[in-house]
Amino acid sequence: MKKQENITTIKKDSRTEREVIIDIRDLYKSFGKVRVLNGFNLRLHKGENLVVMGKSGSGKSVMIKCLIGLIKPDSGYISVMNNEIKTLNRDTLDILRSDIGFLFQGSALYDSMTVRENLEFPMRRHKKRLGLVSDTTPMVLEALESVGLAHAIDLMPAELSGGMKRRVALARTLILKPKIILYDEPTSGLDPITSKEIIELMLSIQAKYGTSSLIITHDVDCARVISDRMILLVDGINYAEGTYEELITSTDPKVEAFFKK
Ligand SMILES: Nc1ncnc2c1ncn2[C@@H]1O[C@H](COP(=O)(O)OP(=O)(O)OP(=O)(O)O)[C@@H](O)[C@H]1O
Repeated sequence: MKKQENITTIKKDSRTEREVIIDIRDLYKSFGKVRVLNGFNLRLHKGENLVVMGKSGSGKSVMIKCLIGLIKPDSGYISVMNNEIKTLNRDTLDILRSDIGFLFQGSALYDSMTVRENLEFPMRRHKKRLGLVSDTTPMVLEALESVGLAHAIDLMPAELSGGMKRRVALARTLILKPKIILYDEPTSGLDPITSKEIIELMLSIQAKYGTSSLIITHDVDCARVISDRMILLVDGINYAEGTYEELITSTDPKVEAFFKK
């Protein structure tokens, strides 16, 4: 079978001349009387690690769900690789989603499947994109090697530590060679050393695959190491934007509040 044509096209940011991968403009979303997003804007450029921080309940997950078409915003413009989300039918949205890797807090492995079977799972779901794959082993091994776990291919999830499980989940997102990776709290629940390993892995994956990443985190150390740029989501808007250094030296009380230990 011929590999499915890529539906993506890229446009340039007129201000910076950098390729825009995700473009969110004037996003509004309320639930009943609660206004969560109140004109939120975000641009993710090619190859960039963009961190979004916001306190609990500020709307980070709602923003991501709008981005991938799981929640309908009240208004606003969202495009991913120049495809406006609200104009896509289900099939096209599905193809686009296969270009996006997800590492979410709840992205658990299937306990009854081996590591290999866990990695093969998305390959079955996205057969059209991959074309005919007669032997999955090289792809599974390549993804596992990228996270340093080729030796764990035949283990069951119960035999893995928390950090190893997170790495296998990351390998599972890599198997489809995504152009974008969305990370939701990639280091939550991990000890500082394992968190550091995951952050280093995220950096090495970006270098190897050239992915663009949107990272939601409360972990200031993670933000410091991983971010090229940061957005602070406060009161439903992109309240502050800049590099880690720019934000950490800000004297704005709402910005300072994020960095207080
Ligand atoms: N489906 C829904 N129906 C009603 N309210 C919702 C729904 N989804 C989210 N909300 C509300 O929207 C607000 C933002 O929630 P969201 O999950 O985006 O926060 P968050 O910034 O991701 O928080 P956390 O850091 O704790 O994960 C919350 O007040 C939440 O209760």
